[in-house]
Amino acid sequence: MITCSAPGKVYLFGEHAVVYGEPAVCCAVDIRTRVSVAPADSVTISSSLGTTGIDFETHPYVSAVVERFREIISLEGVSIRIVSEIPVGSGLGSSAAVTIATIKALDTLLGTGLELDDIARMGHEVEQRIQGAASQTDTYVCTMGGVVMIPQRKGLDLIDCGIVIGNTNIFSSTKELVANVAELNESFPEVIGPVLSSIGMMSTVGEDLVNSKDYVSVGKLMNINQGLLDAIGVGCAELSSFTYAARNNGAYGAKITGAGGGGCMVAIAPREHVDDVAAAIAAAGGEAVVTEATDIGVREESR
Ligand SMILES: Nc1ncnc2c1ncn2[C@@H]1O[C@H](COP(=O)(O)OP(=O)(O)OP(=O)(O)O)[C@@H](O)[C@H]1O
Ligand SMILES: C[C@@](O)(CCO)CC(=O)[O-]
Ligand SMILES: [Mg+2]
Repeated sequence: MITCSAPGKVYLFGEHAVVYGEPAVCCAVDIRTRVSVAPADSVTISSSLGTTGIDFETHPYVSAVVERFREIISLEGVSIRIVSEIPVGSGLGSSAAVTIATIKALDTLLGTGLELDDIARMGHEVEQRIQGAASQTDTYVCTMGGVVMIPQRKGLDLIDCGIVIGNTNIFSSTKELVANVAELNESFPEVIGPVLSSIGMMSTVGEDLVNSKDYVSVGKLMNINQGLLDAIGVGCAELSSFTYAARNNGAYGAKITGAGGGGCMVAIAPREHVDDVAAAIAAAGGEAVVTEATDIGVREESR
């Protein structure tokens, strides 16, 4: 049996706008999905969502990965078991992590010799197939780890402060949220276009601030980015309440991460304040997790 893992991620800036070609800055976090594979006569996929064969209802991403491998190598059966610390449908890149960890595990089992760039590319193709429109961000950062700027694929300095995640525990489908933004953009292109460009500008301005570890300024930009995400309709009352709770309790800045509409928000904070920020999010009704950035992307854990 071979086990591979891949990290989740938070966006410092740029989700949604990145689907329209704007830049984004995304950071891998130390919360992982583990996928174990073993030879078998038929395909079995088992996770917290259930046990299935190839099944595009329950396991669309993993099923698409298996089909993709069948295009390059003979693959009759395989047993795939998923254990994840990343909440499903939460803005932390659960779909990218399960996709990338499955690709790496199958590559290792089948000896297809994929390089990291190939894994990221295949992961992006799978996200595009299942999600409709998908940027390369989640699959790239989850493959490489660290902090990356997209579309340049440029590595920035690892975030060296506390990261607190607040989960609304409201399931959100990235596919639906991306489609909602597309609809709003079609209805009001003159209004939404400039908002998306302004979101992109956060990354352009934020890049040097991340590299110089100026987290006070990064936090201010995250707060502006949050206002613009609200403007394009991907916020909700709980996400707003948790971001204010975080900001009022020592965070540098706080915003939605990922698709929004539910799911999670992220705050960056001095390490000495992370417990206060987490307690404030919990008091506002959220599930708070204190984490850190990680430069460990997809990797083999055991065989
Ligand atoms: N542990 C898991 N086991 C099996 N499938 C999973 C798992 N985690 C995520 N998935 C798949 O990913 C889907 C959720 O992906 P989606 O892109 O909507 O949310 P997300 O990736 O958590 O958030 P975001 O894309 O905003 O970061 C689930 O419906 C499921 O198909
Ligand atoms: C909402 C979005 O920008 C981020 C989802 O984590 C979608 C994407 O980039 O594919
Ligand atoms: Mg996703």
